[in-house]
Amino acid sequence: MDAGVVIPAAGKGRRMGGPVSKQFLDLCGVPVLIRTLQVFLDHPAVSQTVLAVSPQEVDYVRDLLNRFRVPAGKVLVTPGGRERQDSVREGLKVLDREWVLVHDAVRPFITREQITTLLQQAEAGGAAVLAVPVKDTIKEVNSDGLVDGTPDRSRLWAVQTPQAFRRSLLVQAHEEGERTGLAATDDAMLVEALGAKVRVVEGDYSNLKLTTPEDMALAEAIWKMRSQ
Ligand SMILES: Nc1ccn([C@@H]2O[C@H](COP(=O)(O)OP(=O)(O)OP(=O)(O)O)[C@@H](O)[C@H]2O)c(=O)n1
Ligand SMILES: C[C@](O)(CO)[C@H](O)COP(=O)(O)O
Repeated sequence: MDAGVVIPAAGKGRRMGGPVSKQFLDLCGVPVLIRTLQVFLDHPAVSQTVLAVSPQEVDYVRDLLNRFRVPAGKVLVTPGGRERQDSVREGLKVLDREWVLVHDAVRPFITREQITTLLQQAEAGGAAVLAVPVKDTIKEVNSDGLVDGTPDRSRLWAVQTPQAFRRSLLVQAHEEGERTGLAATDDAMLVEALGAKVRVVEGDYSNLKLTTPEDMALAEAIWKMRSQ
């Protein structure tokens, strides 16, 4: 299989806070973005890598790639957009492989094996996402802060990235989402809106999305645990 990956890395990290966008924060000596990127650069099935970054950070990212000896030409850097969905759409414009992975820059704990399994599942049905069963009870809460309902937890999964798709399906989903104004928090939501089936592949809880400050402490602990 010959795949490409779009890594949305144009966020501002508002929930993380601080002066540095979280994708550039140091994780045990290496920026989060570089750690995430390296897993895909080392994967035999991934032959094209696209980073969608904030327009103001394109030069900074290119310098970062040089400093961490990412071979010139191995990574395409393109300006992202206002929302994550827009950044992924911009990345798709410069990616031309038949199969596409979309992976958050701020999920540095993805593994080669998970990427391989996900691509195999996507190849079987057109779309696949990594996810884990939720551990907490989830409640629907109304604007008054009152519980509206408690969905059956056995049917609830916390979806992660990578998400893998046949490129033509994902492009169609993004085009339709843009046409209808669907604001999607993940790419699978756009594909579901087309009526396409999305396969869930069980990942693991360490595939953390670095979002709020305590996640950095968790990330250091996970990194150290894995390095033992
Ligand atoms: N306009 C945007 C917004 C987000 N992202 C990327 O999408 C991934 C997941 O988004 P999230 O964790 O929400 O990052 P931020 O938007 O930066 O966080 P926040 O919502 O706290 O500002 C991150 O790698 C982020 O850089 C992006 O490429 N373009
Ligand atoms: C795509 C995602 O990581 C799946 O869980 C998540 O929806 C991204 O949300 P964010 O608010 O853009 O971080």
